[in-house]
Amino acid sequence: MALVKTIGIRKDYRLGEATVHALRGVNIQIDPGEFVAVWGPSGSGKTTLLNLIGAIDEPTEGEIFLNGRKLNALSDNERTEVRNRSIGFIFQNFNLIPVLSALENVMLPLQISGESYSRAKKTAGSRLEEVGLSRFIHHRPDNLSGGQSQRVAIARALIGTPVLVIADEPTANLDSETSDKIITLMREINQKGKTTFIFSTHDRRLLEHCDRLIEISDGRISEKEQS
Ligand SMILES: Nc1ncnc2c1ncn2[C@@H]1O[C@H](COP(=O)(O)OP(=O)(O)OP(=O)(O)O)[C@@H](O)[C@H]1O
Repeated sequence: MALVKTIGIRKDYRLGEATVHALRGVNIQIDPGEFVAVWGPSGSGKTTLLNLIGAIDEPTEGEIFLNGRKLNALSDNERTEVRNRSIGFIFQNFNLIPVLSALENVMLPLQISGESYSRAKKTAGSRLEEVGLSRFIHHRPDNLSGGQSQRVAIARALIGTPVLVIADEPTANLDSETSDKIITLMREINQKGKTTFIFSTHDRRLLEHCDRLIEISDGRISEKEQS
């Protein structure tokens, strides 16, 4: 069964008197364990698509299934639960909490879902070790480089053992060498744990790392298999 399936999704935004057609009938399917890039120019609909798959927003039309469960049919509370239990998010601005250490940032989702302090600390420590940051667990975000901050965000995204990680332009604020390292790290995690990743980018160089490319242009997609 597909992990993600969208059927004819359309998303319109109202902008004053105008309507922006951000997605114009998108059908995609992503299987468990895939490492998929969504590539397209600025304004093509990448963030809109990822927000719909991540149950952050709802489509104007069409259906979205995650693990066979129809997201449109869920209440707000149920959608929040799906997000918390099944999906890890990585953002271009890292979205770390500045007053918390790396360790505390990674622990937070577990603590919110009721895990004890000591278990959350242990799990977060292991995740930070996996992303190569054992020596930096007590650093706050303003004492970390961009690449290190994104590693913390990756550790945080993985903390609840999600089935799907959604990364919206995870390398947009990183130099090209660091971008390569971040995508390589995500790829290693994908291959080791079979976690499914979808990441968006407008950087063509990063496409060589993915299994499959979903190309989006003006709210429509044309898929291209990577060799
Ligand atoms: N909240 C909103 N209200 C109105 N229009 C929006 C909103 N969000 C996105 N749009 C518009 O929808 C279209 C798709 O935007 P989206 O952010 O999904 O594209 P993107 O490919 O992620 O772009 P970028 O690479 O610049 O982030 C654009 O025309 C954008 O201006």
